[in-house]
Parts: sequence; structure tokens; C-alpha cells
Amino acid sequence: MSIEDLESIALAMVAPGKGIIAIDESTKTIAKRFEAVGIENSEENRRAYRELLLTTPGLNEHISGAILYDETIRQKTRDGVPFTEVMKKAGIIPGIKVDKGPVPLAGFPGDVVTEGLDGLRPRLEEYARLGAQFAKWRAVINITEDNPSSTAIEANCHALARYAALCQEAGLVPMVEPEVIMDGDHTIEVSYEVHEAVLRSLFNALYEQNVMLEGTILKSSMVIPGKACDEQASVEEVAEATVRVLKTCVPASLPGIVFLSGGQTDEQSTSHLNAMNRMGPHPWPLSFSYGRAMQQAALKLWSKDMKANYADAQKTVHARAKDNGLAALGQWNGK
Ligand SMILES: O=P(O)(O)OC[C@H]1O[C@](O)(COP(=O)(O)O)[C@@H](O)[C@@H]1O
Repeated sequence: MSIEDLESIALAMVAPGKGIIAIDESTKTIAKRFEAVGIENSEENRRAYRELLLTTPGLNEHISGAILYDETIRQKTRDGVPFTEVMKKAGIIPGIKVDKGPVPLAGFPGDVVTEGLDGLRPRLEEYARLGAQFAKWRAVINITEDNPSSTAIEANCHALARYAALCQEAGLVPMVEPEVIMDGDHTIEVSYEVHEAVLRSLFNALYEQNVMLEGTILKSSMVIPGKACDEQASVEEVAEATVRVLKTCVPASLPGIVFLSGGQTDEQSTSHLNAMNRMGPHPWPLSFSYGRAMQQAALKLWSKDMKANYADAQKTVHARAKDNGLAALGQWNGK
């Protein structure tokens, strides 16, 4: 696949007013989400829930793509249609999470590094055959008094760049996700400094590994104080700091940037995105790739009565997609 093909997929992922729905929770993570609302973490419940999300009427009006998990990309609707077929028919680009999750970084207490590079080439080839057009890898950066170490930043960014190069070789657009975690009592200034160090290291590593930025998407966290920080920031402060760090570190040749929600409420995640886009124009489209902030309301509703609330849960997904789609244009006017 040529760089032009990768670039056109990347541009379609961040088409005006559209974003990504992240439904790639690993079995361990979806277990936590299900447990919180009293749903049994069985394969059938996971399949049924992902079917609900992917078959939401009108989803493609505001959603360009969906990130799936290894189990999900192989699953089908109740009627036996592969999820990837349903998505292609609706014009929703199939994506796949390919990392194997974070593990403690030896020698650096509190830091983690994401695994999954061993055997990645054949796995990517298989995902491409199954219909994936982009892939995602998440690095986790923790903030404490002693973290992150520069070693953790470099190790994670090196892995992200190795993964990204392999994706492009396999004809998949890499979505590179360094998530700076919101847990802790750090200030917005500390969050800014960590984002700056991580993004500088990431783009340096991408350059070193010959990754073509024109065929790459960045999935970023926002510059936000830790959840336990006494000084919380206003929507404008978060938006301003996030845009500033991105402008400082991210080359304009990147086709787009999407955000994760990272534990923000639905309203926060939408307001922050909206405020950033109101500060535009920016060198790249700024959109969303939310997991929890796209799904949590629908999951809660569905958990109360899987049959009776099915259609209403889908309406909630559509409403969240619409709000975030408007925020991606800076046109969201609140609830
Ligand atoms: O821990 P896991 O299973 O890799 O999942 C992490 C989740 O974080 C995300 O990267 C972002 O999700 P949120 O928007 O909920 O923060 C999702 O794509 C993914 O499902």
C-alpha cells in the first residue's frame, strides 16, 4: 500500500465532524466496566454489547471508525454477519488494538512499558486480512513524585515507533497513543511538562524509525490536572494548554489528532474538545477517539434491561456521537 493510500485512510478517520468510537477494551478492562453495572463478563454479553454499539442507527453520521479488540474483530451479529462487514457497509473504518498491555518496567518502580512487539508482523498481516485498516497501540505514562523516568518515556516511545513502522509495512494506519494518566495530585503545569517530554520523544522516535507522519494518527490525552489535585482547571485552561503543547511538539504534516477520554465525564470530554476547536484553525483536525465518554451512559442503560432498553441505549450512543462530532467542529452548544 502506498503512502497516498495510508494518508487517505488517515484523513477519512478525521473527516470534518467525525471521530472514532473506541470499543477495544481488553477482556480484563471490559470486565471492570461490566462489573460496575452488574453485567456478567461472558463472551456472549461482550458480543451482544459490541453489536449494540456497532449497529447504532445513524452511527456513521458522526463516527468515521471504530477500534476493535482481537476477539471482537472475529465476531458476528446475531444474524451471522461479521462485524467488519456491518462496519464497511455503514462506511465505518475497522481498526484494531494490537498492543498486549502495560507491564512494570524493570528497575523503575511505578513506571510501565507496553508489550506486544514480538510476533507483531504476522498478527498485523492477519488483521489486515480480517479487514482492519488502522491499528492502535497504547503506552501508559504514570505521574507521581518519581515518575515518569526518562527511561520509561523513551522505552514506550521506542515501542510505539517500532509498532508504527510495522503497521505501515502491513498497510495499516498506526494510531499512536501515549496516554498520560490523570490519576494523582499533580498540577496542570506538571501534566504539561510530561506531555511535552513524551510528545517530543515520540516524534523523535517516529522519525528514527522512518515512520511516515502523513499516514499516522496521534491519539493523545489532554493536559489536565490530576484527579486529586486541589487546583482543578477551567475548560479554557485545559483547552489552551493542550493546544499549546500539541503546537509545540506535533508536526503539521500529521493528518490528525484524536483524544482519549481517560476518565473525564461525558460533559468534560465534549466541552474540552469543543473549546479547543473554537480556538482554531489548527494545523491538524482535532477530534475524538473516546471509549468511556462514548459508551458509559449507554452501558448503564443497557445493564438495567438488555431487551427493553436496547433501542434507548443505541439512541444514547448516537447522541454522544453527535455531541462529540459537533465538538470536533467547535459547534457544540452545551446540553
Ligand atoms: O486497558 P485496555 O483494555 O487496553 O483499554 C484501554 C482503553 O483506553 C482507550 O485507549 C481510551 O479509552 P477512554 O476514552 O475510556 O480513556 C481505549 O481505546 C481502550 O479501550
